[in-house]
Amino acid sequence: MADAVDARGLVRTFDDGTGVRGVDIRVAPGEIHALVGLNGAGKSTLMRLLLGMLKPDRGTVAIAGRSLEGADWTTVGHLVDYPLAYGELTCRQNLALGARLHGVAPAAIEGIVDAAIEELHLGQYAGRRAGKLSLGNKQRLGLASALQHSPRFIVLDEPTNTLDPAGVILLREALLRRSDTGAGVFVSSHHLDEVARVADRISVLNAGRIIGTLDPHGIDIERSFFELVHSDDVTA
Ligand SMILES: Nc1ncnc2c1ncn2[C@@H]1O[C@H](COP(=O)(O)OP(=O)(O)OP(=O)(O)O)[C@@H](O)[C@H]1O
Repeated sequence: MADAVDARGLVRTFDDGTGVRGVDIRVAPGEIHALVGLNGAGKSTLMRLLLGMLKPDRGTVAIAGRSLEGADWTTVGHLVDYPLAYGELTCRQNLALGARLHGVAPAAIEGIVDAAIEELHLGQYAGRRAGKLSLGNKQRLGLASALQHSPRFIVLDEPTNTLDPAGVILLREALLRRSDTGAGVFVSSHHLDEVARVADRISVLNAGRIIGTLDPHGIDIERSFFELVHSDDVTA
């Protein structure tokens, strides 16, 4: 089976010289692959390149074996930058719209939306306008929308931002459920302990390059992270 994503030689630099500077990334079906790095390392840029939100200067991206132009976007779920929700629509209406945009058959939408509301514990907010939600609940809504259509490739940029501890656990369980059924997950985070709980593989991005991996079962993952980054900075 083709990788959920297979990106090779990705380069995208900005005027100030920062960006992504030659990255290979693969996410296998059923794998949770985490990306960690300091602020400005290029994590969001890499995720945007994988999703075709940004054009690379060089390199290729294949989703489930198909180029970005030919990819089946109904099988992709993502939350990058900020949760996309229409403030005037309720949670339920936003989710129904998201499901439609992801190609869910009309007859299946109500059931899928109910399940998404249940999974992210959004029940008491289902009828509330998205514009009136707290930041954390808006994030839950964005995650529900990214995950509800059972995508085979999931990209989440710092998804635990603004989530409370209960939301972090709900997200963890949701991602493990998706990977158990064969979805490939690519997720960035600053929370090394949280990442270590779910990830099969952790890649470290520094100054736009992958400089190594961390063992999710390692004893002092934070220390290993800083050692890797420091030695890369010194070499550079
Ligand atoms: N559209 C853009 N135009 C110019 N520079 C950009 C653009 N997008 C990102 N950058 C720059 O690229 C670098 C990497 O940014 P990016 O947002 O990818 O980092 P990050 O690892 O996601 O950081 P953080 O952890 O703070 O979210 C930064 O120096 C940023 O200013």
